[in-house]
Amino acid sequence: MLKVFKNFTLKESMLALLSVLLIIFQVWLDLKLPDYMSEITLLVQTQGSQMSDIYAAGGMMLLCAFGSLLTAILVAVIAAKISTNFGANLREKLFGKVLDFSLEEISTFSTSSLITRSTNDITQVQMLIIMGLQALVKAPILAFMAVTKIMDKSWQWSLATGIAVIILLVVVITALLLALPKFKSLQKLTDNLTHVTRENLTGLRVVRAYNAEDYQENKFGVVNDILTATHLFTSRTMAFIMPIIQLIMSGLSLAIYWIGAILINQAGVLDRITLFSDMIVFSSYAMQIVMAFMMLIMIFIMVPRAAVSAQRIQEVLDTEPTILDGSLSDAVNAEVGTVEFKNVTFKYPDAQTAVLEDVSFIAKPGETVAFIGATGSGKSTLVNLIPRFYDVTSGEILVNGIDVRQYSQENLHDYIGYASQKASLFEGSIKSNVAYGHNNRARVLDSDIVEAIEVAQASEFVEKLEDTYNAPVTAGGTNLSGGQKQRVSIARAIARQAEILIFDDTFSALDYRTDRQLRQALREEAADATKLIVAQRIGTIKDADRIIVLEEGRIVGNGHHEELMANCQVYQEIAYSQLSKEELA
Ligand SMILES: Nc1ncnc2c1ncn2[C@@H]1O[C@H](COP(=O)(O)OP(=O)(O)OP(=O)(O)O)[C@@H](O)[C@H]1O
Repeated sequence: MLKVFKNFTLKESMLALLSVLLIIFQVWLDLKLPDYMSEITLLVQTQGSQMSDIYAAGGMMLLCAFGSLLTAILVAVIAAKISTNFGANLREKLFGKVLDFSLEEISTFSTSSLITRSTNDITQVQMLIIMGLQALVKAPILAFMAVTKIMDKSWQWSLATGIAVIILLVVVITALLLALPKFKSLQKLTDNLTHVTRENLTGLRVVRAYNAEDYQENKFGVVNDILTATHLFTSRTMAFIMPIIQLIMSGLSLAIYWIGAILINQAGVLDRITLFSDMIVFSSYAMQIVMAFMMLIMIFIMVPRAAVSAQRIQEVLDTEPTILDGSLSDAVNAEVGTVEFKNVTFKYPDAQTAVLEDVSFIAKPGETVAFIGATGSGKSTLVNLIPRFYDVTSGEILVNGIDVRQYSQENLHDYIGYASQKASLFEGSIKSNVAYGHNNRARVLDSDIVEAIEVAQASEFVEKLEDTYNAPVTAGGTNLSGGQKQRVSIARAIARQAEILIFDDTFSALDYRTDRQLRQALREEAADATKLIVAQRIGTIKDADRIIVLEEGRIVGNGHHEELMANCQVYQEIAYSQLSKEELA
């Protein structure tokens, strides 16, 4: 857990030190109170005492109490500042780290867990800092200073206090041992809750359409019940502790007064006043000691959960991305835009078998290379290896004649315009989505945006929107239709003016006419780019310079439409299943 606190900045560490000093001062002030109380008790019982002396001692008591209050407020403010800043920094670090992760790390942690780790887990650590700075530091100082104050008083009182503390410890340790495993499991259970909630919200339409509300509710109910039961168990255990602590405190007061009464009875007349004032002072100190232990207990309740949270945060921070940057930037060893696969075999990290096997081909600048094959044959996987969403298991992929692993990722991505199978849009406007990101070589101008939208056959619908190019887009593009989203995502790839354009099954969401027009526009406007197109429809790729047919991760056909119709059985089957012989002729 302590490792996560290494993320404290120097300023936060200095503030923490300041709050420790303030706490020592506050404890000193708190422990001065019983001294003045004892003085007043003595003054009251001593004949001939001056009223002004009592006022003076009372005034000092007030000052101490006021000083303690001010210091406590100051410490609370500092603790809040430290914990808030620390939380903000940690969230930023975590966010930055997750951005560097490849898809492998993200699936190892799971998206839901990464969300909980960046939110709830950080809150747990923040709470520990707030409470810890106030109570964790204060309690031992308070206990130590109070114990030194009462050491030279009667051993009977000390014994009573010692026994009370021992009973307190036994009760608390037993309760903690019972509740600890539950406290530790709370974060994992919160992960599960986020996971089910997220799944439900993202799939809401399907849930509704299939009348699966009850099923989802049950699924949610199960994880929610487990979390509730765990919370209840820990809260009940703690609820049981509090009255016991109260009982111990009251019992200790009673014991101190009882012992005091016996001692006073046995003492001579002169000693009685001293004993009486000692008793008052001792009971105050004893209460402070018990209070200190109570504070520690509160912290001990929070520590296990926060420790698990800190460990979960640190786990993310310690994870090194598997996809690392190469040292080359802007290096070129062949015609810019050339993409070459050399005996590429790829296996997903958690899978047993390879999804792509011994794949080799070359795509030259200006060429359109299409990939077709049955569902699950590995088309998306293949194109996703080019921007290094994953690294090949064996073989190599060359971009501009250089292994993609040698480039810095930023530099590699500068060459690529990518439209994913499932269009991902971001909150903003049509314009901000098309001009999204940057590649160091082309600044996307307004005219480029308009042109890219036109090539993507999106002008018609965009110009009909109230704010046209500035029309708002909600997170995930939920205010656009599937086809509209896909066209905006195609426009985004085109606006990048990259040398390599990758369309991962992006044309399937378009109607046949738009599909044809788009391909025509792309041929004209992006004539020099290498176009890699994953497609389901023969119509989409019929005109491609080269079509690569995949079956179970292997290339079973490589050529243009006519060649494949003549010699590739898999291609023929796909073609005949989609088009009539006349259309194919
Ligand atoms: N993240 C992943 N982890 C493990 N296996 C995966 C992952 N993504 C895809 N696969 C597997 O890899 C194989 C190829 O998937 P891929 O998405 O590349 O196929 P595809 O040809 O694009 O299919 P489709 O036409 O349906 O999009 C499938 O068997 C799939 O189950």
